[in-house]
Amino acid sequence: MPAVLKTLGAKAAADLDKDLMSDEGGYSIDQLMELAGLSVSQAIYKAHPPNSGKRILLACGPGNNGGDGLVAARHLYHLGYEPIVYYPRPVHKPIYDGLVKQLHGLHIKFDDRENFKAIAQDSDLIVDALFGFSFQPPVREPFDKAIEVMQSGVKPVLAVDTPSSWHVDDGPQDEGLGSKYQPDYLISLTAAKPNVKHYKGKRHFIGGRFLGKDVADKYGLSIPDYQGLDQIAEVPVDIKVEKL
Ligand SMILES: NC(=O)C1=CN([C@@H]2O[C@H](COP(=O)(O)OP(=O)(O)OC[C@H]3O[C@@H](n4cnc5c(N)ncnc54)[C@H](O)[C@@H]3O)[C@@H](O)[C@H]2O)[C@H](O)CC1
Ligand SMILES: [K+]
Repeated sequence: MPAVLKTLGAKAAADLDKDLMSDEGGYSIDQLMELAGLSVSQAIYKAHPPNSGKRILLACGPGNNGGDGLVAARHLYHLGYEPIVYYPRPVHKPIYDGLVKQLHGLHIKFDDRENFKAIAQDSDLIVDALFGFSFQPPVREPFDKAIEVMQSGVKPVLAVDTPSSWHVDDGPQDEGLGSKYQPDYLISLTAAKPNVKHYKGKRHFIGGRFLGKDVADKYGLSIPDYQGLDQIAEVPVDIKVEKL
């Protein structure tokens, strides 16, 4: 891993996804989401192996970050975990409906009780898949309760792509909801986001072992040194951060 971590702001990250899904890029959103969710499941396996507690609460938001969480829930089941899905605002598009059906087919538990704290207390790890790089503050209900609970430190948290409620470039708000939110683990998808400079957690992973050199070069990214069968690579948490 190079000595400097290059990051992509919200617009650049969205542009990169658009390039991948262009006629020339040839990817579909389903494929990218599948790869993202698979990476998330591997980061969980590394940071919180099944013998640390199998009950993984996946807090899924209404966009593609939530979709990554739904995909991860399926992979976690097959890795021997007991996923529990909190998905209080399902969006009825074929991609999300299909992912939900796949989880029902595995009898994975959904728990959308208003009392997110009670749901969290029954879990060993919370996965923050509420919002990714398209988040616009402030957080609307019912997701505000989930942010409060994740911020309280009641259970360890792994954030998907970016800690939800943080500004993608600037990080946490100075005060109010989410200002003290610090997940224990983070997996950045394809590239870290600039707000990673505010991340003070224990471990940071990058997922995206499908990105080719041409696209990486276009966005000034370095391809991490992936090992073995891993879809993810670990980045030192004290690495110097550079916005492209
Ligand atoms: N490159 C990759 O590897 C891939 C990453 N993916 C993931 O997709 C997200 C970005 O997804 P997007 O659908 O653009 O948006 P978000 O999930 O970030 O959230 C938008 C969603 O949330 C709603 N919303 C926005 N602000 C608020 C708010 N303040 N309160 C409540 N709701 C809000 C908005 O209406 C939308 O519905 C990226 O970070 C990755 O995690 C993809 O899987 C593709 C591959
Ligand atoms: K998130």
